Amino acid sequence: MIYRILAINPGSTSTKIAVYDNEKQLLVKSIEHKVKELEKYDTVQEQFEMRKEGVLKVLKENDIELDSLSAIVGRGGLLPPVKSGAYLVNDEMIERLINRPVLEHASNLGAIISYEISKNLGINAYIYDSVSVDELTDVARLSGVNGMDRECLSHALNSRAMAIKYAKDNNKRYDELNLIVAHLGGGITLSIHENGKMVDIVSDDEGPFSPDRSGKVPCKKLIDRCFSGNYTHKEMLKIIRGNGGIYSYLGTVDVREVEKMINEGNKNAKLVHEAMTYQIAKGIGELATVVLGKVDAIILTGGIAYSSLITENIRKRVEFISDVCVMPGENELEALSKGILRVLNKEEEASVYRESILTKS
Ligand SMILES: Nc1ncnc2c1ncn2[C@@H]1O[C@H](COP(=O)(O)OP(=O)(O)O)[C@@H](O)[C@H]1O
Ligand SMILES: CCCC(=O)OP(=O)(O)O
Repeated sequence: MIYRILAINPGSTSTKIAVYDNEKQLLVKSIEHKVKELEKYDTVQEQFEMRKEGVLKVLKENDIELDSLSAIVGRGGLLPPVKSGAYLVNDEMIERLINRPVLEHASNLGAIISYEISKNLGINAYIYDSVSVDELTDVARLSGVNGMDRECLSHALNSRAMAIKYAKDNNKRYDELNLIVAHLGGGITLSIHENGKMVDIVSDDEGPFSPDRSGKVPCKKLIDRCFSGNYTHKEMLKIIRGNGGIYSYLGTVDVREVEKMINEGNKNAKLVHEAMTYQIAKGIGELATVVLGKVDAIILTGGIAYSSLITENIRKRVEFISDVCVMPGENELEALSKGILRVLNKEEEASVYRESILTKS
C-alpha cells in the first residue's frame, strides 16, 4: 500500500514542505518569506492565509493533485504539554493554537494549515512530536518557585528523530540507550533521552544562548529591566527571543558570518563564539547528571552542527562523558512524514487531543 503524505513545517522565515510516497520523497521545497513581507502581519496567526496559499501553489506547480494525498502532517506548535508521537488534529487543538497558544510561534500554523487543507479532502491531519512533548520526571519539573513549574518546550521532533536514528545506525533500540541530544539551530535546546523517554531538557531560556536567543540570563537584572518602564512586554520578549544571543552581541544570527569575522581577526566575535560553545557544553554536562553519568552518546545536530569549529570546541569539553556524534542539519520533514507513515501502517497509534486529558507522564 502506498500512502502519499504532505508534511508542512512553518518556521520563522520560511514554510518548508515535502511530499512522500511512503518513504520516497517526491518533492521538497522551502518557501521563503521575506522580512518585509512578514512585517505586514501583526501576529503569526494573520500569516495563515498567505502561508496556506504558498503551500497550495507549490503543490500545483509540481503537479501534486490534492486528492492524491492520504494524510497531512504539520509541525506541532506551542500546545500545553503533550505526549511524544502523533496526535490527530481536531477542533479543540485548533481553538487552542489560534486563541491560546503557550507562545506565539510560526509552528503553531503547522496544524492549522494541515487541518484546513485536509478538511476539504476528507483525510486526516496530524501533528507529530510537537514542540511541547513533555516526558519530564516529577523531580525535573520543579523550578525553585512554588507555582512556577518548568515548561518542557524543545526541538523534540528533530531531537527524537536523531536519537532514534543514532540507535538504528548502531543496531540498538532507542529504549535501551541514554542519549543527550543538542539541537543547535537559531534556537538551542538540549535533551536527555533515558531509555526512550525525554526525561529532562535544557530549554532555550534555561541554558546556552543561541544565534537569536538569550538562554539563561541573570533573573534579578531581567526583573529590573522589565520594570524599568523603558520596555513593553513584547519588547522584553524580543530581547530574550529574536534579538538575544549572538544577535545581541554581533548583530547577526548567522554563525557562518561570525566565523568569517573571527577569521578576519575580530576578537569580540571569537569571544562570543567561544562563550556559546562553553555554555552548550555546560548544559550537556548538566544533563549527564540526570542519568548518573551513564550516557551512551552525545549527539550534536541542527544547522550549527555543520561548523566543525563549534562541534570540536564542544567535543573537547564533553568527550570525558561519552562519545560525541555529529549529525548536522535537521530532518524535520522526514521525521514528520515517517511518524505518520507508522500511524497509517498501524505501527503506532495517534492520540486524540483533549485538553481535559493532556498528559504529564
Ligand atoms: N555550514 C555552516 N556552518 C556554520 N553555521 C551554519 C552552517 N550552516 C548553517 N549554519 C547556522 O545554523 C543556524 C540555523 O540552523 P537551523 O537548524 O537551520 O535553524 P532554524 O531551523 O532554527 O532556523 C544559523 O545560525 C546558520 O548560520
Ligand atoms: C524551543 C521551542 C521550539 C522553537 O523555538 O523552535 P525554533 O527554534 O525553530 O523557533
